[in-house]
Formats: sequence, structure tokens, C-alpha cells
Amino acid sequence: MTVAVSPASVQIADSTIAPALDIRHLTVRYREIEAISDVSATIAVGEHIAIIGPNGAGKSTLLKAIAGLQPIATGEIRWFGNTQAEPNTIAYVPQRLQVDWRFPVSVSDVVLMGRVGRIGLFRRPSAHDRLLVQRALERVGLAAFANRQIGQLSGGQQQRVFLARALAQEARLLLMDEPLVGLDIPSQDEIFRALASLRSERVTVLTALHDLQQASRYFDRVMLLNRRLIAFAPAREAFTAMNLVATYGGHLHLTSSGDSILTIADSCCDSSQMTHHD
Ligand SMILES: Nc1ncnc2c1ncn2[C@@H]1O[C@H](COP(=O)(O)OP(=O)(O)OP(=O)(O)O)[C@@H](O)[C@H]1O
Repeated sequence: MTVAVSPASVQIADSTIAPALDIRHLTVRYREIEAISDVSATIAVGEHIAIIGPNGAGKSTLLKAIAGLQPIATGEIRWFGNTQAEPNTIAYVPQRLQVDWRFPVSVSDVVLMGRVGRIGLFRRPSAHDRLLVQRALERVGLAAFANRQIGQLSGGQQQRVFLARALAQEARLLLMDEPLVGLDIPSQDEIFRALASLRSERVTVLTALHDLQQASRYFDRVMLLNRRLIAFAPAREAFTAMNLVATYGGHLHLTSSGDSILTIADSCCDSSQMTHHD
């Protein structure tokens, strides 16, 4: 006997899969400063999300809270349906300036650190671990740099080392805090290529960004954040003049030509000129 599976029953099965992240009424404070206020968002497994907002909007704070590095004041985060984050499943790539690049370790050592959670601190890495390190370096175009000290790399290469570490970790959730700051276009492209290759493995990606054009080109949805969540939608829907003014406030000058071209000069942000062109 054959059993027909209707599209409706397939949908029911799909809807039982827990989202990668379920953030409910999240508020994070540093003493009296409320860095994030009542943020709620549900992110599906495999989605790639750009977090957009001016300096001080709470982008890093949100990423750190999701990484389990920042205590939550009120609200809740569920990771793959669990109320506890499982560290092995999350890779967090901090802002470049937060890393001590003089630390005397090689590129492959840094990438191998991504395996520590899986192999344990005091066990030797296996051939499989080393293979994963090599593959991760190949994926970000750095195989030839495996034995270099990390301080001897360019900014773009250093950022890619941390992406390779996340790949070697085999994380299901990748959090990157402004990975493109200070990188030239080829290095940025290399990072986007590596991120794109994670789609086939359904790795969920959240990246803090300043460039609206890149957000709309490379990400499924964008979060517009300024302490509270202004919008969370595909870029085409989220990047309305009203939402952008709510996000960037008085620092924003909008010019538009037709419906789809926005030019934003934002004196508060690292990038002095941000553009969004369809
Ligand atoms: N460790 C801290 N102690 C006290 N206040 C902090 C701390 N970290 C961040 N803040 C404050 O929290 C708010 C949000 O900061 P956060 O770094 O999350 O913003 P951001 O959007 O990532 O900014 P940027 O684009 O400049 O990195 C800011 O007002 C900031 O000054």
C-alpha cells in the first residue's frame, strides 16, 4: 500500500523544526545604560541575517547576548529550541580591534582552537581535526599561510582566519561583529564567498554590518536596530525612508531617485557614505 504525502503534511513536519534562534523581549543593560530594549525575533535554521544600525545601536551587545557572553536583563533566547546555548554550536567572531594580534600563535593554531570544544583541552588533535583545519583554511583562501604568525597577516587575512576557526568548529550558528571593517574589496568578497558556502550546510549567520548595499545583496533579512528593533524583514521591505530615519535619526540625509535608490550620508558611522542601489 502506498501512502500519499500531501504538501500540507510536509508543511506540518517542517513547522515542528525549532528555529535557530527565538529571541523574546530581550533587554540587555550595562548598569544604567539600556543597550538593547525589548527585542524579539525568530530566525530560521540556515538564514543569513545582517544587523544594521549606527554606532552604539546595540549590534555588538545583541551578538554577545546571543553568543552567551553577555548576561540578559530580561527576556529570553532559545537556541535551536533550547533555553541553554550549547557552546560548540556557536562561533563568535569579535570585532578586529578586540583581538591581541601580537599573540605568538600560528594561523593553523588559531583555527585548531575552534576544535577545542569538541576534542577537549587536554587531548591531542586527531588527523580528522587537522584535516578540518586544513579544509577550513582552503575555504577562506589561506592554506598557504597556515604556519604564519597571525600578527604577520593583513587585516582581511586575519578576519578570514577567524572565519576559518568558525568553520573548523563546525558551528551551526555563526556570529560576526563587523567583519568587513577596514578590509579591501577582494578581502570582503572572500568573506562573502565563504559565507555563501555555508548556505549548503544550513549554518545560520548573523553579521553586524554598516553597508546597506551588501546587506541587501548577501543576506536573507536585515535587522534595523537602534536599541530597539526598528524592522526585521528582507532588505527591500526593511529599507524604507521611515525605517532608516528611525534607525539613524537626525544623522541621516536621504536622497532618492525613483523608489529603489537611497543614498545615505551618515556622520555618526564608520562608513561616511553608505549607499543602497537596486
Ligand atoms: N562594556 C560596556 N559597559 C558599559 N556600556 C557599554 C559596554 N559595551 C557597550 N556599552 C554601551 O552600550 C551601547 C551599545 O553598544 P554596542 O557596542 O552594543 O553598540 P554597537 O551598535 O555595536 O556599536 P558600534 O557600531 O560602535 O560597534 C552603547 O551605548 C555603548 O556605549
